[in-house]
Amino acid sequence: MKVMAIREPVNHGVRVDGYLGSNLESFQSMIQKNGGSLRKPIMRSNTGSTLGHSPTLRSTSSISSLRKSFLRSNSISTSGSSRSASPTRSCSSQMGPLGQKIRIVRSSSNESPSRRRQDSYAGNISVVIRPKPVVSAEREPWRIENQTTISHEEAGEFSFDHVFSADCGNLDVYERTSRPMIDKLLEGFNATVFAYGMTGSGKTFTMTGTKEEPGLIPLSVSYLFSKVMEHSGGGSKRYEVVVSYLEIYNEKIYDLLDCDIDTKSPSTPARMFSTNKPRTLGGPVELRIRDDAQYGVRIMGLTEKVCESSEEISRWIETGDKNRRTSETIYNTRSSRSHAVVLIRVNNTDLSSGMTTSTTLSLCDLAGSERAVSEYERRKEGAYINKSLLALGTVISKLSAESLINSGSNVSNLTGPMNTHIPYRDSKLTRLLQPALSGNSIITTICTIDTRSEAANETINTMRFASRAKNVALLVPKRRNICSGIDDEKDHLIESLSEQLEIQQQHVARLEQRLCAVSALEADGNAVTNPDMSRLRIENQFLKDRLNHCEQLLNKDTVELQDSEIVAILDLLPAEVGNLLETRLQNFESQLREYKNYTRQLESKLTTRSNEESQVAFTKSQLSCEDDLIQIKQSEITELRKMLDRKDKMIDALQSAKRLRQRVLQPIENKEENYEPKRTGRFY
Ligand SMILES: Nc1ncnc2c1ncn2[C@@H]1O[C@H](COP(=O)(O)OP(=O)(O)OP(=O)(O)O)[C@@H](O)[C@H]1O
Repeated sequence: MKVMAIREPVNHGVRVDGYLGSNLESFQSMIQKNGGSLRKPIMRSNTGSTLGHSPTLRSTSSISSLRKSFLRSNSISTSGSSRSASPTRSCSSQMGPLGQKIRIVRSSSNESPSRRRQDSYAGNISVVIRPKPVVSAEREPWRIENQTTISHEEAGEFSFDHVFSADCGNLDVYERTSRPMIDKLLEGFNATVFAYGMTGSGKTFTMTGTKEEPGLIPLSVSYLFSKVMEHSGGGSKRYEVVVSYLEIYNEKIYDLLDCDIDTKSPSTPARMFSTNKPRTLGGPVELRIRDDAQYGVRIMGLTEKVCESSEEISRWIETGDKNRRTSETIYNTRSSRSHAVVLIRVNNTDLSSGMTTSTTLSLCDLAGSERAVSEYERRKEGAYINKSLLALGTVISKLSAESLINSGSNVSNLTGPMNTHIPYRDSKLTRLLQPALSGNSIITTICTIDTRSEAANETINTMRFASRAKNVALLVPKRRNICSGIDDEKDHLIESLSEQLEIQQQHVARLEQRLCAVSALEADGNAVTNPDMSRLRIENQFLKDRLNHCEQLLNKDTVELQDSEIVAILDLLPAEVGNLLETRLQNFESQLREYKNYTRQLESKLTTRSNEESQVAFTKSQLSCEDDLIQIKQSEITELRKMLDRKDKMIDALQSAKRLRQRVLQPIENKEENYEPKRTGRFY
């Protein structure tokens, strides 16, 4: 086996001259060069894996208001009425992964300091075109105009972030696409690279490559580990790299690493699935995809392998590659019949604070679109592939349209979907890519094309897809620091409490609305049903009765006393009895005064209410008068209209009578005109 040298170029992390051995030797030498392996391997239990997207997924239904507000506060302003006012942002320009201008957006001062620290990446999906080299005497309809433009003799020009020449190598593609994404990954962003194109156009060649020409996945793994070594060199940080590998075959998700193999062994048998999981008869078990508050989506039960070195991760990926389903098609002797996704999660722990940031690199090799074929199994696979690619196309197209509208209306509305329904649930592929496409990952799309005229239609379709993808705007928040699992729990708790709070607030708002409606009804003169008023009336009556009774008593006593010459008796009575009577009398009088006052108050209240009632009644009667008036007027108008109608008819009748008269009179007049009196001599 030929081992090629690895050297550190000035501009690149790791450059591989020639090929990467079977990748292992090169990786090994690189690791040695960087100071040995990372740590002893830790095998993780299969607790479910995620596509590495931050908790700030805005279009997943299960995301709470808390997360939404967090996302908004991360400078994401939202379009339409549902979007809250965007906080002020400060932007600075930087060069993006593909050399394009991007904005680093800093949060406003009205956010908490921890949130303010979190920068966001604002930019579009990066799109590059990679034509497959063709050996053909035939004239090709496609022409690469320059590094960003490609044209078709009929379809016209298409511009992208980069258009590679057909003779470029995987290393060139990697340097422009995947490598800058890894830099972003280590800065704290999720990163997604996916290859899209018709069958046989070179997706797998680009992503996986060959022994002679390793693709983006092995090159990325190599670079990632070199950077991890570099970063952890100071001893202040610890990195953990975890790999998962899955495929979507016929709309079902399968784990490509769920097998009993010894990755240290050079010969890895394909599809030796482990027996410790329930599975369908004779085949691998289908994995379920679930919404996840923290990660957007989670693939339940997906194997996660903690890897110490790039060689170890490469072995796992090679194993997954062998497990991936391929078949021969017209265009490709080893066509991938599934979408394959390699997930590499980097857990970066700051040893001084104990805080961990988790970011994920998702490398996707999609199955290629193709025309219908005769073989049943291939046709069925093709139908699933086309369906999911169509779903991806629709999602991209909707996101693109929305981004264009947003960018047209307001720069700050650079946030992706809010108003439009994005049909992520139409396929497993779009479900899986949902968090990334919703703005939780920087995305680069490599569109591979076949420039031969026989593939023109498919290639034009790829170009259209690529053009739409290029328009999709992303605003990706940096991943938050988490402090072990406690923060997860806290997040969940806060989330559930926020949801509860939101429900309660909605409940209170509904009750308040009802209360307002009831008060409005009461104020609308509906006094008969006013319990307050009725109560006052009863109370008033009761007090009036008591007052009368007291007055009667007092008068009676007074009269009786006067009648029996009370003054004289009082003089005769002992002073104590006189005083007692006097006090009782005074008490009676003061009670009477109180009752009188209270009655006056009640009466004034009653008068006010009655006035209000009569006011309302008056308004009502006025309204009804007006209604009557309107009705009278309307009937008058109707009457007038009828009269007008009659008059019109009369005029018509008169006119026709006139015409008739004229017709009758005309011959007589004519006769009279022609009539010459006989001149006889008698008259002269
Ligand atoms: N840029 C390239 N340079 C050299 N060979 C290439 C290139 N692109 C593709 N090929 C060759 O073309 C053939 C088909 O490529 P590949 O399997 O990568 O296509 P694909 O797009 O993944 O197809 P499918 O969707 O059917 O899986 C392979 O033999 C591959 O080696």
